[in-house]
Amino acid sequence: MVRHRAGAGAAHQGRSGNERQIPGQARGNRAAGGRPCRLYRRQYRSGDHQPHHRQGHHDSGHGRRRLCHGQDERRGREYRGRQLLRRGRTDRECRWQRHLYHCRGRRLRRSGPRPGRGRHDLYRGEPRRGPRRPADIGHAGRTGRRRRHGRGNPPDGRSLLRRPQHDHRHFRGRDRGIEHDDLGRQEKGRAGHSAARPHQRRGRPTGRNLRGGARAVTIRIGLKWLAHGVGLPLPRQQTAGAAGLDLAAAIGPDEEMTIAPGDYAMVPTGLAIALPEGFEAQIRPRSGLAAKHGITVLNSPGTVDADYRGEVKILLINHGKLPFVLRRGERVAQMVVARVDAVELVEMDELDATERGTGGHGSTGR
Ligand SMILES: O=c1ccn([C@H]2C[C@H](O)[C@@H](COP(=O)(O)OP(=O)(O)OP(=O)(O)O)O2)c(=O)[nH]1
Repeated sequence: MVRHRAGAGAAHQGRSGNERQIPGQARGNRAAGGRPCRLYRRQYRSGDHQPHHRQGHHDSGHGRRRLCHGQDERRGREYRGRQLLRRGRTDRECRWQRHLYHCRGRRLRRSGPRPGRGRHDLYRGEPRRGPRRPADIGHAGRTGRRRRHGRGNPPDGRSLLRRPQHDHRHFRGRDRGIEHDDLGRQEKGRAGHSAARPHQRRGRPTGRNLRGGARAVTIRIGLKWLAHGVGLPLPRQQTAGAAGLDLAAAIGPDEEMTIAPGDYAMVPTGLAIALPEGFEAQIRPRSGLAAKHGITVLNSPGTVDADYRGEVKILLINHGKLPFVLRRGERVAQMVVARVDAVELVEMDELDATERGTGGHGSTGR
């Protein structure tokens, strides 16, 4: 069993024993209300805890302070997120703080510091001022990475920095007048993020976030299946960013439709739609069919008017060299819904002059 002797620790640090709070049996018992803390017993009495100089974390030469978790002063400054806990503390002090944390931490965290216990700045109830740091937000930044990998955390793996009274989310916007989003980030002063864009502030995929699959506006279109279309899949955009809804052939289940080379045919879709006023639906070819089989939409783009309530049909033509055989459910074209503005033609004697003028049909070259 390995135990630290109080006298040796004090000598290494060059301090008097009175100035330091040394974790010992008496201390632990008092802090835990008469019983030694379970964690304290497990870690420091069972023998599985080795002093750091025996773990090879750092040089424990004479006259040097033994710093907890192998941190030296320089690294302690670098990892400011753990500064309160580790920087400049010996392993004894750190052990004592961990002991306090585990034995009484919850009570102190709820009730604030005890009178006269100001030395343990870990337990002060004041929220920290100033901007949030990556360590407070989550697994981000250097400190966050270190926490994920478990380096420097207490032996039970918990991070001592995740304590309510130091968590800014509990105080955000109340006493500092700073707005935070759902992730606790400040709204002001973030490069490339304007506080005036609510869809970004809420972090939800809406209008401009195509990766989230949402569009700026969703147009609701009534759809009615005709008898021969029942059972076909609902036309849909195949990917989040796709423009067109694929339309399938509503041929009978046991039927085939063959379009000979150079021939064209009207392909039923088995559905009728009711577009809202101010919109049209364009029937466009699928580029895959065009590239592989020479199949395209003869009247591309076909126009479905907003007031049309008949079956949507697709006029396919076979520009390929082979007959094209169609079966039920095969996707043969795509429908793109587009806005149509009202147009009013104004007759006039002279049109305004432009650089192009009347030139057209190849006037600029081949
Ligand atoms: O590829 C198409 C093109 C049109 N239509 C339907 C919807 C459209 O509203 C209607 C009329 O189309 P369009 O106005 O292009 O044809 P038109 O030759 O001008 O016919 P109409 O005299 O009926 O307007 O036919 C289709 O189902 N598929």
